[in-house]
Amino acid sequence: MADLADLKFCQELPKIELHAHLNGSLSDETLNKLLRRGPTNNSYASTIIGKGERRTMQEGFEMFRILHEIVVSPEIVVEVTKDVITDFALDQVKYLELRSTPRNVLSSGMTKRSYMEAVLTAIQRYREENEDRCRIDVRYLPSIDRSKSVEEAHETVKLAEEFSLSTNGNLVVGVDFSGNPHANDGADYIPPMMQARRANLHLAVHMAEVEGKKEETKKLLELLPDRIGHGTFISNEPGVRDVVLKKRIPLEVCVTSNIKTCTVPEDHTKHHFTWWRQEHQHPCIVGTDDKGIFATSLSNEYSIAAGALGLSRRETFNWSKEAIDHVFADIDTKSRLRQTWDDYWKSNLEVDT
Ligand SMILES: CNc1ncnc2c1ncn2[C@@H]1O[C@H](COP(=O)(O)O)[C@@H](O)[C@H]1O
Ligand SMILES: [Zn+2]
Repeated sequence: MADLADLKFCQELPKIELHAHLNGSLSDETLNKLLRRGPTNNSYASTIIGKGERRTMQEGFEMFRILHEIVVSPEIVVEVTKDVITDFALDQVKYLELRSTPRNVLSSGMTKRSYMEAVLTAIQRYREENEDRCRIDVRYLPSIDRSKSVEEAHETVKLAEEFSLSTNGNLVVGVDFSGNPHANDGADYIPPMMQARRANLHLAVHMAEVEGKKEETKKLLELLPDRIGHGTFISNEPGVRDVVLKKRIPLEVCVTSNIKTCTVPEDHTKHHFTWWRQEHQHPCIVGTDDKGIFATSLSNEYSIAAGALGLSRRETFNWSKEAIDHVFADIDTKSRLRQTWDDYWKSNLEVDT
């Protein structure tokens, strides 16, 4: 049918990206540029999972370790952040929430604070340099890495709070909870996340990304996060899924990421989001997770997700617009975004329908 949302349509569609980890999002070009400057690290070739390839979750996390050996100074953080924002803007992303774990790197003297400053500098610089073209609104969600200590999580939240205040709540709008889902007990990180809540920061929480985390998921849900990352194994657990359904907590859906880390079947129509959306009209937001590592783009993820549901162009447009309801930015930003979608509709789609 001519009306189906194919890849070309999804590439032109205005989109919202709410689930992107900075270091997992580096393009091939950005990585090559960085590697040409220093001694070649051969293991870099293993930081991309190509089409049709899959890895275990542990192998996937080894790739982040390699990337973290390349992104080691505030200058590099500024550069890669600007590159990643540019990539998303060129893919017609109009609003981006970028998440990233602030890190201390002894060799360069980078601290969690200077890391976060670097991300914010990049966002501001991108904005200044691209005032009239490629309009994209960017926000930063500092990440808590569950493979690190709870004490580090507290430090990250404290800094998030401080930067949220110093940027008038306009740039740091929430906190992300992520990291290797097999590491530690996620429930131990509830106190720092509660602290973030008290500081008026939103919460996006990875949970149930791997099987066998029912108890942990139950506890994390008591936080009533604003959005759930993946939630892959929630639909199989009645006690847990009912909370999510009842509270209508949106799920961030990253199909290629899940397939390539072997947590869902390769058949897109069997991905858990089809159950949430088709059976329960539950809010699901399409995201990339790590577009560099998983060799994908937000357009590609939309065409996969729309294809799995057999959505028309109009339905896909409505789905991408729906994501505006779940951004962590203020109502003025939401209104502006809705206007962008309405303008796009008038000039590109109205005549088709
Ligand atoms: C595949 N699914 C996933 N599940 C959980 N956490 C993930 C992830 N993908 C990425 N991260 C988290 O993001 C970090 C890389 O970006 P930043 O250095 O923070 O910018 C990883 O080290 C991990 O903590
Ligand atoms: Zn993620």
